[in-house]
Amino acid sequence: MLSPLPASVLIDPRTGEMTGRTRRYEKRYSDLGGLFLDEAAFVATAREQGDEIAYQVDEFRPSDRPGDLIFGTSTLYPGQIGDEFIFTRGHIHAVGDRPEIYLCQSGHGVMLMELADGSTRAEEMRPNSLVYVGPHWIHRSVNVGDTPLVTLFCYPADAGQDYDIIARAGGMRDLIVVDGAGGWKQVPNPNYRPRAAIPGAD
Ligand SMILES: O=P(O)(O)OC[C@H]1O[C@](O)(CO)[C@@H](O)[C@@H]1O
Ligand SMILES: [Fe+2]
Repeated sequence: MLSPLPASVLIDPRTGEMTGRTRRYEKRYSDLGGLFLDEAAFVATAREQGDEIAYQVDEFRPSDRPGDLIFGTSTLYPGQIGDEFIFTRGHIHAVGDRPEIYLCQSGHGVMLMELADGSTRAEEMRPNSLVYVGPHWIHRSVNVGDTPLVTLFCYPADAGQDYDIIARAGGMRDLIVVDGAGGWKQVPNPNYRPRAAIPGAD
């Protein structure tokens, strides 16, 4: 099998636009149902802004083969649903031991991470902060600022994504919410069900 050719792309750190990408996909507010604690606030937002893009991903995917790397940018627009800051769906890699790095290009965010046993870490992201998401960590980006949060990501090409691990636990263990003083805080999610208590949980 032929190896992918070397490649280079150009990234706009403010918008996340990656010239030379192999794919772009967009998630609209209407795609994010069931993810936020305040369902009434979500329904109201989706009614008004359902067609608006919540985040978009530009990626460069040379192949899906082990040993290769997928990289790209994610641009998460600012917003709140009730007290919660807007976030990406979040996932664990389908091949669970595959890690990922995120390098913040612009904006202000939090990388919220969680292990299947409920251990949690939240790492703040500012331009040039780099977050290493170790193997087996569920991860979700949260925009806690008022400008787009642009991150550059890179992960093994055979990693894949499992989105269901969050849904099965009623969400992530913690929420990132407004603190009432212009910042953010991390609070427990009242809907979270520890995975050990879920029949068949990993
Ligand atoms: O895949 P999600 O959880 O919707 O979030 C998108 C982000 O995660 C990635 O899938 C990378 O793991 C990127 O495409 C992007 O940073
Ligand atoms: Fe990932």
